Amino acid sequence: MSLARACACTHGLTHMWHSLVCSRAPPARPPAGSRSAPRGARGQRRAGPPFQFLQVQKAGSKGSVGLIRLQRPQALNALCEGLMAELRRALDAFEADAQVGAIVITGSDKAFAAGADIKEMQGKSFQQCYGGAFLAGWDRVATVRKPTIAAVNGYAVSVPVSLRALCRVPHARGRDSWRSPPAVPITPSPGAGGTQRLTRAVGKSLAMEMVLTGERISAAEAKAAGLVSKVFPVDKLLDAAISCAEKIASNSKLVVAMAKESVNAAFETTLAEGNRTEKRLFYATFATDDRKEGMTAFVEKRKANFTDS
Ligand SMILES: CC/C=C/CC(=O)SCCNC(=O)CCNC(=O)[C@H](O)C(C)(C)COP(=O)(O)OP(=O)(O)OC[C@H]1O[C@@H](n2cnc3c(N)ncnc32)[C@H](O)[C@@H]1OP(=O)(O)O
Repeated sequence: MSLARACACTHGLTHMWHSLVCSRAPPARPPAGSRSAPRGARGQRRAGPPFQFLQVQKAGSKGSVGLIRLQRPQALNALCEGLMAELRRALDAFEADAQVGAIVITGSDKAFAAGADIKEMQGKSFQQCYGGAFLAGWDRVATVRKPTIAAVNGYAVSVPVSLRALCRVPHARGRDSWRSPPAVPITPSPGAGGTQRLTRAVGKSLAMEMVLTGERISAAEAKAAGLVSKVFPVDKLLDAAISCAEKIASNSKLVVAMAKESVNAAFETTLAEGNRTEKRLFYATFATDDRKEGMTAFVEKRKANFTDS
């Protein structure tokens, strides 16, 4: 089966990215901490105990990119509670790290993620879902203030499609790995924002078809529908996502966060409310040193030196 690889990033992504397409089998990726770890990697970053389901490290020539790789190969990165808890912990750590200006989330060569963990959900009762606040905290990706890029390699089923929609700038690779929440075959209704975020991202017609049939779409279709911003050849995907993240990280982190918030307002509020949010944030940039530095640097025809203040 051909695989699609995509990457999503945010200058805004609930959201994250841009995309290219490839159709050949992906090369194996080196294990965490190996010498041939992703370009510019600066070693594992751990806040608390070691990660079981993730590789977490800094990447980019200046270590300004937080790189999170989902790593649960035996279940094609299905999103079990343990993985999601680790993802929140990794995101919290990068959010608090002043060196990190953008975050890339990627998967393995075969799968970005195969959706929520069906085996974990299979025996759950209503009481356990409601009483145990199942899915609480799953929207952490959407609430991260730093731009997030989803480098989607391999299968992206259900929740990961929503996850991508959360990471505004998707980059994709491959031919046919995007699949909507399989509402009909497996669950009565996608439950982690799949019907909402997907619909806002690609429109009602395609979202309805994807949700009701559970059929996959290709990376090229995902790009045409606006689900990803770029599609890359297999061997270029991660470097492209990291480069995009580095570029974002080289800007004022303060102003980038405001820009992301402003774009997200277009996704989550009315036009009038979004315009008000944009205006307030635009005015607020005039209180920052980085706004002054950026405009002064332009007038003086030199490179801006942002201080994130
Ligand atoms: C939280 C609220 C939202 C809910 C909506 C959802 O997200 S429901 C889950 C949606 N996901 C799916 O429907 C995908 C299910 N998986 C597949 O259809 C296939 O695995 C695949 C992605 C098409 C890949 O097929 P392939 O033949 O290549 O691999 P296998 O099927 O053999 O899978 C390998 C092992 O991975 C396990 N696995 C795959 N997906 C999940 C999953 N979502 N949850 C739990 N486990 C999963 C699979 O069971 C295999 O493990 P074994 O131990 O070998 O059985």
